[in-house]
Amino acid sequence: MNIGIIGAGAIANGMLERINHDSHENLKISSVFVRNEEKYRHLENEFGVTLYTDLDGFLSSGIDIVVEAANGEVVKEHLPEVLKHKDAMLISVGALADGELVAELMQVAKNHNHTLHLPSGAIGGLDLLQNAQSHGDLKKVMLTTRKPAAALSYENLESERVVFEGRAKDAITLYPQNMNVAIILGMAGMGIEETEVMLIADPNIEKNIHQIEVEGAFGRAEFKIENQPLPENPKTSYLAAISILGTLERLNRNFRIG
Ligand SMILES: NC(=O)C1=CN([C@@H]2O[C@H](COP(=O)(O)OP(=O)(O)OC[C@H]3O[C@@H](n4cnc5c(N)ncnc54)[C@H](OP(=O)(O)O)[C@@H]3O)[C@@H](O)[C@H]2O)C=CC1
Ligand SMILES: O=C([O-])CC(=O)C(=O)O
Repeated sequence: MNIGIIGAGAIANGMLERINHDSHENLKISSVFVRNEEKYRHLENEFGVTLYTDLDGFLSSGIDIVVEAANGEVVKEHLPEVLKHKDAMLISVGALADGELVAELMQVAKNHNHTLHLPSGAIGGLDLLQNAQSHGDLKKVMLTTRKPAAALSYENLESERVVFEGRAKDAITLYPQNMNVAIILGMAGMGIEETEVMLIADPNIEKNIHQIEVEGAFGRAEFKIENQPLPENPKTSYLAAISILGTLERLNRNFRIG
């Protein structure tokens, strides 16, 4: 499968390493859409990709699917056009806190018979959440995220501090680069208005830790994910990058788990 990526930062680099550098048997990244060609020119030699700054050229470059790994603004600006031409996968799911954008993307995908894939990013357990909500009887979903203080721009904290407590919908507005997980959790479960979030800046940790508590008619569940950050961008967890890889690998299987 030929992949086109939008963005060339920490997640895109993680994918280029694991797919192109390590010569994945079924996947190849052939095209990368950037806004600054000179900054990323080195990727052409390093990973054998072609850079594009015009969306039309990128979309007609022989790719089978587009992976967004840039930011929420890019999702708003480019995904409606992308979905007219290709299936797509996006990791900046925080953009989907905007209900009008979701409605637009769903309509375009339906009209053009394309699929929008949303990997689980830096968390897990979304199969359980969707199953528990299939009959509409989830009662509570709570996310507690703990990140290194510096990753949340609290450089001089001496002890941990709760920097946000409230709804997923508001968490992503205040922390667009750190709370994508809250939005995918909301979408999989009770919705972004009902999903509770606490964000803690902790000067004594190096990992990005997400704890999820779920209660419903099924019983209760708890997950804790202790994520290694990506060196290029410590706000972002390694799992977020490989959640795209895992989702891509599962696309062409004839059986589905979960
Ligand atoms: N769903 C989840 O669980 C998670 C989601 N994320 C989200 O994933 C996204 C990518 O993260 P990460 O790789 O760490 O981010 P980085 O900041 O490392 O990289 C972002 C890249 O996007 C590029 N970019 C920005 N604007 C545009 C544009 N208009 N056109 C083309 N490229 C553009 C940047 O280019 P330039 O150098 O020109 O600025 C840069 O190459 C972020 O939105 C992040 O919040 C992150 C972690 C977990
Ligand atoms: O990578 C992570 O651990 C989570 C993150 O930044 C996000 O959800 O935006």
